[in-house]
Amino acid sequence: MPKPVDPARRAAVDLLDGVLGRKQPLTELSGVLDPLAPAERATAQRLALSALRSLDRADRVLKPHLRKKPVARVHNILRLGATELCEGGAAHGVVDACVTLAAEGKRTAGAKGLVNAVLRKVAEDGPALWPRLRPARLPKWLRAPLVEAWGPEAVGAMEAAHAAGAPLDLTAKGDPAALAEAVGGSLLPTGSVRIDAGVQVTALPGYDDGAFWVQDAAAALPARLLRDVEGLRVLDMCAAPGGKTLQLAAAGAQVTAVDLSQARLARVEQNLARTGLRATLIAGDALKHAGRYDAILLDAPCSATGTIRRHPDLPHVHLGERIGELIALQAALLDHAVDLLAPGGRLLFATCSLLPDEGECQVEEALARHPDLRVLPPEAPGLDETWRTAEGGLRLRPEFWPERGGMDGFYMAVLQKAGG
Ligand SMILES: C[S@@+](CC[C@H](N)C(=O)[O-])C[C@H]1O[C@@H](n2cnc3c(N)ncnc32)[C@H](O)[C@@H]1O
Repeated sequence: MPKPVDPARRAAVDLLDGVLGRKQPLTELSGVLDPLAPAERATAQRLALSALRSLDRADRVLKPHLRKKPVARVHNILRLGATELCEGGAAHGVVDACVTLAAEGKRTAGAKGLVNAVLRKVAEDGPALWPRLRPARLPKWLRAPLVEAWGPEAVGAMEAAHAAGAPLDLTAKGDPAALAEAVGGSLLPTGSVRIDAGVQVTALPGYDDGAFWVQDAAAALPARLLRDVEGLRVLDMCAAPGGKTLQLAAAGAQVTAVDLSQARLARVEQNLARTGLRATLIAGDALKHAGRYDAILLDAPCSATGTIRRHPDLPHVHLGERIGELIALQAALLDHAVDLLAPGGRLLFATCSLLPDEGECQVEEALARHPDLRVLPPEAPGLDETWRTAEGGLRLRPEFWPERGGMDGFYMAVLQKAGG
């Protein structure tokens, strides 16, 4: 009788095939996980994410044992196995599971002997070599502009932060110190609560009552920088999945949340229902939205290069060709936001990008196009002076706060329209 295949490992290799072979982002591959039980799903995700984060290192550990490049699926089985072995997986179990997985496929069955032999060798020499290998380099389309903007040393530190992954941050609906105590997390200087990434969020105390939501510490800052929004009409222009909508609603604003994607907006609705917060939701193009608002939060669609710690698939699927389009959309959304803003109103522009073209340059250019706009200095608890930029915004990068476990890359600036 053939041994049963571990469904989590099979799904993890399916995910690698999708990302590395078909260049599909993991968000488009959720169908692979749907048939799995929750625990298997979590394992498949964890295995695929660590293999993607360590792809370069796995390839370097495998190389001496491969005479030629194997077919793509065999290569991905080997990468998955090598990563597991080098990160402390039990040799016998990992090798066995990978051989069984190879044996089930028509195109991979012939390579089961190879998988067995190579992974046995990796089990012997890989774990000692692993910590000495440098973290995966970003692809050229991204590395070159980042080196130009931040220098080679900073980019090396970003790559180390990407390889390390990310902890889990929560935003409290109420008192963050009380939340930190309830979930056994640590309170960060900016008010987010940090816990271990391995924790099952839905099992945390307060989840069902909507006492918090998951949001990176950097992503939680834009809504805080809008300062006191109680009673104000606030537009969240690109709102889904809704972390910032929830913050604005929790701060007492009358929020209108717009997003182009009906499906993503459904997640805002679920999040509002769980937390008992209210906002008016509108599915549609923010460029066509009309109205007058006291404050606007524009968290614009972008390359998302600040989130590679959490989305290690991104450098493999994104080839940089859409960035010009995104930059034009960000500028159009910024211009429209200025039109919708009441005199004296505040506009928060943010992107989770590491590229100045999607951050600092957007604000510099918006100030040149709109003489009635000025930059307000960002103010919120816990801001570090070194995060401030020349044009008056905040630049956050994944290698910041290394002793605390880093943060997502982000850019944000507060603009104010004249008058009022
Ligand atoms: C960076 S995400 C927003 C994240 C969100 N602010 C949060 O904190 O959860 C960008 C969003 O912009 C939306 N989007 C893209 N183009 C848009 C447009 N023209 N009008 C409205 N929303 C748009 C996307 O569907 C996506 O949900």
